[in-house]
Amino acid sequence: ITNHMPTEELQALDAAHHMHPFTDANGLAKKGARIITQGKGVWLTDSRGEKIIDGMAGLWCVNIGYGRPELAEVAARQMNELAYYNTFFQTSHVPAIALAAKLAELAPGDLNHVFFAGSGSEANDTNIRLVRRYWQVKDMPEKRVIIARTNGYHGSTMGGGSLGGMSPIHAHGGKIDGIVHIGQPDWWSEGGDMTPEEFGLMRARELEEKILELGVDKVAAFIGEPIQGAGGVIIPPSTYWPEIQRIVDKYGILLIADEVITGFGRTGNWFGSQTFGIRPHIMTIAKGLSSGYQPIGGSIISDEVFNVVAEGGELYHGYTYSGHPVAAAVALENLRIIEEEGIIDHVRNVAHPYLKERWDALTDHPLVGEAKLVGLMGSIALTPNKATRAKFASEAGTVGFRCRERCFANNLIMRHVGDRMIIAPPLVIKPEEIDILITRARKSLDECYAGLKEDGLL
Ligand SMILES: Cc1ncc(COP(=O)(O)O)c(CNc2cccc(C(=O)O)c2)c1O
Repeated sequence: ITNHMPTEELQALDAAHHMHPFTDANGLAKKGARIITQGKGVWLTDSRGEKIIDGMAGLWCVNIGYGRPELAEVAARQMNELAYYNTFFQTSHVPAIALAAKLAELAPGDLNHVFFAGSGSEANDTNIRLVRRYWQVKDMPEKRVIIARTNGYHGSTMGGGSLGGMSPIHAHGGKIDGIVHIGQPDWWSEGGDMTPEEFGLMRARELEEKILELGVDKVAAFIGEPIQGAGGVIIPPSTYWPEIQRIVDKYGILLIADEVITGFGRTGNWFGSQTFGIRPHIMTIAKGLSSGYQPIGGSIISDEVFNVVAEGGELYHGYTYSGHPVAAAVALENLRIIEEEGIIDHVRNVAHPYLKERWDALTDHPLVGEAKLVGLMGSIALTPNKATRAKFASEAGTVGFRCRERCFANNLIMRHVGDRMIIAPPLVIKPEEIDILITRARKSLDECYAGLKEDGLL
């Protein structure tokens, strides 16, 4: 089985043996998966030779772009030298040490300790156990509830999936105890007649209400994405995070910033916490940490949380691949490239301004009610009525799905979440590539609009 096999044969074998994540298997089997064979920069090639511009950087993760040989070389060298060893038995190795030290240097404030995992979900599972252990060592074992947001996304493990606030995920397999959700700062869909600023304050104050309802002696932590990603790139009103921070400080609960998407340059700084002035005790990282070239995640932990947990002796937690040497070595090389090639400056000074002008201009399209962009993660809200921010008559997500299908047909990858379209391209995207992305996005919106008209949905 190789890239050169006929696509139909690859699709048949895929359908026969490969169970896909978040996929309707029978639907895909009828259609056949699109087989991606190569990547270079912001471009993907599929098995039929089509050139696709990847507006989603894989899954929000390929920050330095595809096809950088330096990472393959580092992986091969490390694999030949020490392909694997663990850090359980009082042992360590240079890749884990060097990556942890680099992350401590890059992370803001006193976030100086790193617990590694193989994914963002696993890192959030670590965080659940960490914050509960922290209060246990401080002799407050009852302080174990974690407050999160509706429509937040924190992964697919039982812990990560429970921290997430997506009820369809909870419906498939359940939710663990001790996790509660408050409203999300999604002004477009839920702000009604309030100004964004008023709405942001209201949503943030739900945290104080929930703490008082539960009792501050029961609440261990609050977790939030600086910008909700999988929830639809929900950029909170300016009043939201300062109020969250005030409440966290007032009641002395721990703050976890989930930076799996917003980390490593995505918002125009190393971390989203810096963009929004958030002071977390723990940051969840993955995705852009390695630009997806190797599976790796982790938790960057403050001195204070680390020292308290360390007082308690051994923490009974860890994964076989925690700090995997090849993944760590590749992640370190990824960070070197981000730093030495000034990729975050490129986001802030070139790509974001160039894209923002063209992204905002999409609001002149009849379907587009709102366009938002922070760094290189953005969304447009599709609506039949911009003034009232109305939802479509068709089931939520139908219009988004149809628009996404047009994008794919036009060899542009964009994500839809409900009736919102999302972009998060590789951070190295150039102005001329942004022009191509916008041209294909506009064409897809026009085709989607025409289709809705033809089908009497608009
Ligand atoms: C904020 C956040 N936290 C944790 C995770 C879990 O990471 P892992 O997947 O590595 O376990 C994520 C992952 N986010 C994610 C993963 C897969 C698909 C999509 C999508 O938007 O389609 C988003 C995420 O976005």
